Formats: sequence, structure tokens, C-alpha cells
Amino acid sequence: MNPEPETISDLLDRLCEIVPDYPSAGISFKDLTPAFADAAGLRRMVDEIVAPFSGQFDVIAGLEARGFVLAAAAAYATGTGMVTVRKAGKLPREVHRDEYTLEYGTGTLELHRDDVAPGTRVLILDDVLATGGTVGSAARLLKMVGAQVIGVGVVLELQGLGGREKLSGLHVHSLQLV
Ligand SMILES: O=P(O)(O)OC[C@H]1O[C@H](OP(=O)(O)OP(=O)(O)O)[C@H](O)[C@@H]1O
Ligand SMILES: Nc1ncnc2[nH]cnc12
Repeated sequence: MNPEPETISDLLDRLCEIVPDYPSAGISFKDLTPAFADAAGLRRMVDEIVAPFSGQFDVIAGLEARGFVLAAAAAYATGTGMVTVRKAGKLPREVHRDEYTLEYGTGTLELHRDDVAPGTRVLILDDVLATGGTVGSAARLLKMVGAQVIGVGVVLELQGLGGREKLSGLHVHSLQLV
């Protein structure tokens, strides 16, 4: 008899490393690099993160840096393009800029003004949703160019940090609550 297939939750428990006090004291850092490095892990995460949004998006936005891994793979798998939402100072042409706060600091995200045409339906992907600062910022940038954010996919949703509440009005799909 075949063994039961591993659930996505069991897979993530196995392939996510928890690093205490990184990048600063008191933060329990969820490191998904082992899951990205695992062939079956990467495939499961990508397939399951886009599944609820099938047919609803024209392009996938990846949030620097770990969101790029998921977004590029998901764009290839679904036959769409991928847009990079980057940390400040990395994009060479005219950008929109937005400042935000996250669990362990503050940041600035940028999006090229012409990378997404008005009316484009965009799915945002990232590895972790914590306070929602990063995804909220990306959603504002996409709004500035007239795009329609149809949803947000994340691998891990950290509970108790208010991320989902901050993104009220957006369809947020997470593979695991931690
Ligand atoms: O919901 P939030 O509180 O905004 O936190 C989530 C964000 O934090 C991490 O990125 P980080 O800024 O550490 O950047 P990195 O991916 O470049 O390491 C993570 O990859 C998310 O993008
Ligand atoms: N605890 C955490 N682990 C990994 N990424 C994060 N982004 C924000 N908080 C995080």
C-alpha cells in the first residue's frame, strides 16, 4: 500500500527552518530556503499558491527578494509574465515609490511606472505575510499604475501580527498559518 501523501502543512513543517533571534532579538525568523531548494517542495508551494486564483490574473508580481522565487516559477507554470516590485534604488527607470513598516524595521518599495498597464489583473506573491506592511505597500504601488490586484498568495501567514486585517478587502490565500 502507498503511504498517505504528505500534506502541504507537513511539508512546510519539515522544510521551514525556524531561526530564533534573527535578524534581531525576539524575532522568530521563518526561513523557507530549504523549501525552495527542495524540488517537490518548490513545485507544491507554487502549484498550491496559485490554485485559488486560476484564470483570474494576467501577470504575477513578486516582492523582493524571496517573493521573486515564487513569482517567477508561478508565472512560468501558469504562462503569464512576472513583474518585480523592488527595494529602493534597484530599478533603473522611472518608478513609483512607497514606504512601509515590517516586523523588524522599515523599508521602501518601488515599481517601474510602465511595467504594468492600467487595468491589468495582478496576483501578488510573497513567502511570508507578517504585519502586512510589504504586501500593503506593493498593493498601493500597483494601484498607482491603475492595475487591479485580484489577490495575494503567501506560503506562511504569521498569526497575531495583524497582516490579514491590514489587507482587508484583498483576497489573501496562505498555505500555512504559523
Ligand atoms: O508582512 P511584513 O511585516 O511586511 O513582512 C513580510 C516581509 O518580510 C520579509 O521580507 P524582507 O523585507 O525581510 O526582505 P527579503 O525578502 O529581501 O529578505 C518577507 O519576505 C516579506 O516580504
Ligand atoms: N518572522 C519572519 N520570518 C520570516 N520573514 C519575515 N518577514 C517578516 N517577519 C518575518
